[in-house]
Amino acid sequence: MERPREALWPKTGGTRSLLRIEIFASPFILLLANVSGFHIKPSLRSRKPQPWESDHRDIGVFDVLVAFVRRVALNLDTEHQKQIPPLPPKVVNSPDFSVEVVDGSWPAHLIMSVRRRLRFGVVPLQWADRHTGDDSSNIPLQLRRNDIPRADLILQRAGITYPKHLKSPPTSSRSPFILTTILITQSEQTRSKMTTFTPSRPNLALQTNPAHELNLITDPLPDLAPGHCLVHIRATGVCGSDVHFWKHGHIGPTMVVRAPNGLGHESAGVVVAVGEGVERWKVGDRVAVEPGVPCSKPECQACRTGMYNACPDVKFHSTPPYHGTLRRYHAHPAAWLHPLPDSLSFEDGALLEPLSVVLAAFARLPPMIGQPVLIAGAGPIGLISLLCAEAAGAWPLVVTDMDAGRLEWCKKLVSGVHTVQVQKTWTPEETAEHIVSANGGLRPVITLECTGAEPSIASAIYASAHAAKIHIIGVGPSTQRIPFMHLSTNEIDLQYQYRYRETWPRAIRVMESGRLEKIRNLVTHRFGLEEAKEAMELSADYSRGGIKVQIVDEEEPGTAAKAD
Ligand SMILES: NC(=O)c1ccc[n+]([C@@H]2O[C@H](COP(=O)([O-])OP(=O)(O)OC[C@H]3O[C@@H](n4cnc5c(N)ncnc54)[C@H](O)[C@@H]3O)[C@@H](O)[C@H]2O)c1
Ligand SMILES: OC[C@H](O)C(O)[C@@H](O)CO
Repeated sequence: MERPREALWPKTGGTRSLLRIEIFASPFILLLANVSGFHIKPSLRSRKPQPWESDHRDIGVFDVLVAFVRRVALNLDTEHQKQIPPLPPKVVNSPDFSVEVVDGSWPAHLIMSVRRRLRFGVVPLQWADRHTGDDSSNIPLQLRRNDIPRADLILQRAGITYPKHLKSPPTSSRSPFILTTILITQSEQTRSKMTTFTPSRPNLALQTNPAHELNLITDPLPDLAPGHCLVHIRATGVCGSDVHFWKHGHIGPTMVVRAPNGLGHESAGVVVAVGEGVERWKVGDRVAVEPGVPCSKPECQACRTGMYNACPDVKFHSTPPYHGTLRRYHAHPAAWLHPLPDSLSFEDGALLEPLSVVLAAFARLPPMIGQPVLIAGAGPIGLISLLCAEAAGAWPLVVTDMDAGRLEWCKKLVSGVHTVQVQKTWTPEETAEHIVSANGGLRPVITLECTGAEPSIASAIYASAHAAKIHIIGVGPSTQRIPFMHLSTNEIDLQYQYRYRETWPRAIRVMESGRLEKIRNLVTHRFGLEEAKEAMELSADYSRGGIKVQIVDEEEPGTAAKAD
């Protein structure tokens, strides 16, 4: 009986090199033949070669295997190879790095995988991407051809000039398996070694849960991934959002406590161990923690355009499902730590977070010097806004709150500030009248709205001057009513804020300069880590006079932390 047979044509190249194969139709061989670049056509042994097939030759299983090894595994396809400039085996060889182009594919890939498994310092790019930032330069990478745009970015950060011809490499149309492996290896001398840390005390952490409980738990010491630092958290401020997650179980419709979740994101501390590849920090360094860790992938539009606070994959510590920093030991990517100068205490370092919130608002507001400014809400964010507005030359200043004690704080911080104690019975229009009259008849040109409460936003709108700006930092109910036609006919701009970006360096400079000296007064209460629950309870009850409540922890015995 006649067996089915196949004829193979090369997928590309001239038809004159037509090949015909007389083999049994083994699916495996057909697959190999296909990925090796042959067209497969049914053929019968009895079929006579056509005149145009005169240069045909029969090939067998061995030919397919050879073609497969040459074209797919070794990437030695001659037609294709002609288009690729020869890749030098070593393209960069600095004292710190060598960038090696390991041509070929499967064998090289295999070797790399083995090396990676054996922990010879090769990590997959996908991993490296998530941990990029300042320390990406320290991570040896294995890159595939498709990864080259990303590799370029990482190499730029590493200060390595990337060879031009690799920037737009010819893509393989033939096989998904063809890889160009580029190995970036940090030299042995400079590759930082992971350090270890043996804690002397339990890793206490404060959590809330869907039942609105507070639990001080003991967590295992976190694993220290490459590119991360283990930080002994020395000070953490309680934020309104911590209280909110505890009491209400959510902020808006998306940030919901569905499982036990660690609280706290206003933190500073000292590095007690560094993960592999961390060059920037050493044990004993004092650091402020930026709690939002964006994905940093070049394909992430928010990260690529510098608006990393909008990264959809941001891991914001303390926003579920990511645990917070209100704990003793916290592992954090090195790139998202900031140096805490000697002139700033750990408490100052923890204040950098709420200060960042306010600086992010100011970055989007016009100059304030000589402008009438309204600050709605005299919690920590409102009071820091007040200090910043004073520093920016805004005048006159009026602050609203419902709590008399909090308004007293405004007067203690800034002499001559006007305050309005809002009554629950007032309509927004009535509150607006009180704001304007407290300000000597001047309508605010800029408002920093720090309550998120609907009546407060509405009263700021009614109080505002024509073409004023109202910047809403406060968060509140998911939907709110606004006096739309009043906004429209008065050309008032409403704008909103989602956390911050690029604010820590500025916040550190401002704090160091002493221009916001009075911000330190806002820390009204301090608790030990063991008393973290009490700290939360006090924060939740305004009548107890707390403004910024911080949880502090003693120096780790035996660490090289500098004196606070
Ligand atoms: N957008 C962001 O990225 C961001 C970041 C941090 C904080 N926040 C939010 O900013 C707001 C302020 O933070 P905080 O830590 O100062 O909070 P807070 O709760 O300590 O202070 C809010 C103040 O607003 C006052 N208030 C409430 N309703 C009022 C009303 N109708 N009129 C006048 N005053 C009123 C309260 O008495 C309180 O003193 C909160 O909503 C917080 O969640 C937002
Ligand atoms: O300061 C940062 C804020 O508290 C957070 O955005 C919080 O409101 C939700 O994650």
